[in-house]
Amino acid sequence: MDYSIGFIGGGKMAEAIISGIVTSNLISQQNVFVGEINEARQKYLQEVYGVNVSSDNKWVISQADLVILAVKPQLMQRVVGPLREIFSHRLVVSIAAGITINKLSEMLPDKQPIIRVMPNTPCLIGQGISAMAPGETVTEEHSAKAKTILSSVGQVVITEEKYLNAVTGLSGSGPAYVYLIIEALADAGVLAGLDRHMALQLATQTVIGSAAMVKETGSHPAQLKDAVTSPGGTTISALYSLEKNGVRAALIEAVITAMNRAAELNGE
Ligand SMILES: NC(=O)C1=CN([C@@H]2O[C@H](COP(=O)(O)OP(=O)(O)OC[C@H]3O[C@@H](n4cnc5c(N)ncnc54)[C@H](O)[C@@H]3O)[C@@H](O)[C@H]2O)C=CC1
Ligand SMILES: O=C(O)[C@@H]1CCC=N1
Repeated sequence: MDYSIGFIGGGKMAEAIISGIVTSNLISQQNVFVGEINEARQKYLQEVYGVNVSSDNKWVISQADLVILAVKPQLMQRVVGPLREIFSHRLVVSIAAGITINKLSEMLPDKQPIIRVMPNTPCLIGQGISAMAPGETVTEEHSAKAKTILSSVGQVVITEEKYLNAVTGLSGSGPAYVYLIIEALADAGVLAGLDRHMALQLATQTVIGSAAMVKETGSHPAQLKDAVTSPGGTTISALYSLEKNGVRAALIEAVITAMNRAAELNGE
């Protein structure tokens, strides 16, 4: 692609996107500019991805056609406020949890095109999923550009902004829930006498294989679950234990709690 991209904040989520776009050759390294204040982080991003890194956010924006805001939500106002005049016509993409397009518009010049996106860290290996919600002054061309970038690091869904906090609770934070489940499954294997390495391999591939079954067969998860569950067998006794311990409700509550927390972040 013949355009340049800037990141304000070069942390974990920015890295996941940078890695994806550089690996997929969508945008060459010399056209990626990262504004980052932490020196160790600057060095790391330069060495690992060969991108341009600077502590001067104004310079980064001036070099970019499209700017991704990737600092913590709580810092957004403080970081973006002083950069207000530099953005000019550029498309601004915010990946911050909770911060609304309305709130971002107050920080930016009038009619600034803004797209709010919720990605997740598997973008690092091209297996992410991002939901994007375009603001009012965003053109078809802007949306297409953002979608191309996000598609280079995983799947993309387009939705209304009112759903982005729900997306945050589900797929934005979701990888952490899955890692917790993988870790717990492996711990159970270790408790039952398996060695750690093998237990982790069994747990990880079980999650990968099961997710791929849902995706590739198109069957409802309940139908796939039933196929594992023999009458009077092992699985049904485990499922009974999971239901007794409220795992289903715990996961539902986790997503809703994260969604509500995203809404709170807009006011902090
Ligand atoms: N980590 C995740 O899984 C996801 C994070 N997000 C969003 O991405 C954003 C970044 O999150 P993470 O990457 O996890 O956080 P992080 O803490 O790893 O990255 C933020 C980076 O911004 C840098 N920074 C702070 N002040 C700065 C300034 N004035 N100028 C330039 N750089 C500055 C920090 O040094 C840090 O490297 C957040 O708004 C978060 O809500 C969205 C989806 C998933
Ligand atoms: O924990 C957070 O606030 C960020 C947003 C989604 C995933 N990580």
